[in-house]
This record gives sequence, C-alpha cells and structure tokens, in this order.
Amino acid sequence: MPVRTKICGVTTNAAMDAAIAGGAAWIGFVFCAPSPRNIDSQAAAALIARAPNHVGKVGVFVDAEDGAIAAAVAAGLTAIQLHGKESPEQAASLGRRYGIEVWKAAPVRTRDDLALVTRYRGAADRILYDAKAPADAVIPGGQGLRFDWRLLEGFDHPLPWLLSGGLDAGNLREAIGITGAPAVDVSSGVESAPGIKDVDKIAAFLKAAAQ
Ligand SMILES: O=C(O)c1ccccc1NCC(=O)[C@H](O)[C@H](O)COP(=O)(O)O
Repeated sequence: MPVRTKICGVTTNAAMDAAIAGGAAWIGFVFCAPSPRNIDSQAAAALIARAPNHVGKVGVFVDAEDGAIAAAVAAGLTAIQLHGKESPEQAASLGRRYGIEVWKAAPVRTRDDLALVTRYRGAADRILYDAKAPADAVIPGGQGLRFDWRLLEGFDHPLPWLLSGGLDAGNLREAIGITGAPAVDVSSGVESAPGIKDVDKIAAFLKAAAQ
C-alpha cells in the first residue's frame, strides 16, 4: 500500500524538484545551526516557491526561539516539526499562534519512550517517531539511526504519525511491513554524504514508498 512520504533536510533546487517529481507529500527544511542541512528563511522561501500547494512544507526546529520560528513560518511553511524538548503546552501554543500543523518528534530507544507521545494528544497534530540520538550527539535527528521497529507493533497511536530514523529505499518496505506506518520520513538515506541530497536516492525511496 502506498505511504505518504517526507523528504527532510532539502537545501537545493535539484533535491526539491526530485522530491516533488517523485510524489513526496511533504518536504522538510531544517532550521538548526549545527546541522549540515541548516537553511535560513530566505533560502527556504526560494525553495518553497518551487513547490505546488499540495506538497506540505515542514520546518524542523530544536528548542528554537520564537523569532526564528516566526521568520521561517513567514517563508511559507505549512507545518512546524519540533525536534527538541518542547512541551505539549508549547506545541499547542505554536499551533494556535500560526494556525498550521505542529508535529512532535518522539525519540525512541525503548518501549518506555513511547509513553511520551500520549502527552501530545490534543496539543500536536502528528507524531514523528525517530531513533533516539546518542547523549553526546550535536543534533537530535538526521543521524541515519534506526530504532527497533517492533516496538511499534500493536501500539495504540494517539495521533496521526510518521516513521523515521535510518530509513532508505532498501529497508523501507520491511519497516512499513513491521510497523504499519502510514507515512515515512527520510534524510540520510537519500544522501551521498551528510547534508548532500542525491536525486537518484530520492527517486528510489519515493518509488519504494509508492509500491
Ligand atoms: O536532519 C537534521 O539535520 C536534523 C537536525 C536537527 C533536528 C532534526 C533533524 N532532522 C529531522 C528529521 O525529520 C529527519 O528526517 C529524521 O531525524 C530522520 O533522519 P535520518 O535517520 O537521517 O533519515
């Protein structure tokens, strides 16, 4: 069954166009200085202008200041993805302020980590399950790390959700088969090096998702 896809960490016209041509439902832009995929609002606005309305534009933030989020939303975002320690109250407040979807990333290593997500019911619009980064990691996402997908088997999801963390064209169908993911997110798995998107890998990932 086809799943919806998000290609995250796009910084170039070529990657943007490949994601759109391949049928991505969402394209992600990372507003986080230490990331190799960091982008500023002006550059994001230029990329967003290339995308049709039906493609969602998701800004990724890590405990960001209000001003940074406001500038990025003004560039044309349709969703805010919170990838830090943002509380349910902060998520709800951002949704009210900007009137766009708010997604919360849930870092997963063990089954106990899943307990976090129920707190965001009524506060966020979607949950993005991602592998928990090592404690000394500089960035909390985009690391190409997987978690044990079997943790999601039979889990009662409180919100619409995406699976992410270490996905690529080769493991995507297995991941979907185990988790039943209705939507998936990828960054490293469609890159040739950290922050360098590969248009052929984007096309292969989106093709695998459409099977
Ligand atoms: O991608 C980044 O550089 C990043 C930096 C800081 C916070 C979040 C980040 N990425 C968020 C994403 O949605 C990634 O697509 C997700 O973590 C999966 O990444 P990967 O395992 O590399 O496919």
